[in-house]
Amino acid sequence: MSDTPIINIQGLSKSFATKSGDQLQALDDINLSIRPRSFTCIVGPSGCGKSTILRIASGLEKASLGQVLYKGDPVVKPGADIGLVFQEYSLFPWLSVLDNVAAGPEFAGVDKQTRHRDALGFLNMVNMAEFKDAFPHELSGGMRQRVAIARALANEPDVLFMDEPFGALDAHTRILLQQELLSLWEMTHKTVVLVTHSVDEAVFLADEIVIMSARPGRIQDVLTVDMSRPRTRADKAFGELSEFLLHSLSPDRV
Ligand SMILES: Nc1ncnc2c1ncn2[C@@H]1O[C@H](COP(=O)(O)OP(=O)(O)OP(=O)(O)O)[C@@H](O)[C@H]1O
Repeated sequence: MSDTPIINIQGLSKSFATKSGDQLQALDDINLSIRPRSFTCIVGPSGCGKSTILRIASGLEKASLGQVLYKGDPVVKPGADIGLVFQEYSLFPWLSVLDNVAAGPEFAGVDKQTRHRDALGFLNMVNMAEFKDAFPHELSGGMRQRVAIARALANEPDVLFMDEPFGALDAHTRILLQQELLSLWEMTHKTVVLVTHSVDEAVFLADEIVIMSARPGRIQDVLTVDMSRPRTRADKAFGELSEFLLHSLSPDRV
């Protein structure tokens, strides 16, 4: 894997104005390098700014201080290089599954035949091709999230930002989708940055785990996960790393 970062977060701080006129500091001096094709998970207590990092790094939100570089250039607005998958299935309810996946390419001017053919290919990758004519309300949560992933991939991004993508799913579906995501990642060579509340999910998925501390969000630690894949939850090393992370995230730690 190349060591030249694809994403470089430099001195990133973010404050929001509150209704009472005060400033709420969400992020304080975040510095982070993401290697191409790596799988990074960000964990931390609720409200520590995990989503805000993804929103700024994808150009949806502005930094108060510092910057995010994508392949050396500052990110200033959302672009096709970075695909987004959020917890709430952001599908268009009025479009079929196929047209949802083809929506980005349609916006980019790709002709109907090509975008439908490509969309079907991405639906195949997430095992959803047979539901191509269904509408979002006809799908389970896990199925909708598979479509959301296919839709993000259809824009052919280099990077996928995923914000609690499996947070709303039952435990069994969640584990299934984690395995599918890993296969996709191995197949497509995307760089993935995934925010999760789940220590177990981070240990199962990540090459690197970024541990954040409570607001204002700071990076407390970055761990390299030195376990081969596929990882088994019953392994001693899996349990030990999970324990370590839980301890690191414990509010009574300090
Ligand atoms: N647009 C906004 N306006 C005002 N405050 C905001 C805004 N977006 C986020 N915040 C605040 O910034 C802090 C960080 O929010 P963020 O959603 O990034 O945290 P998080 O770590 O992703 O939380 P969670 O794990 O609960 O999803 C929170 O205190 C939140 O209330």
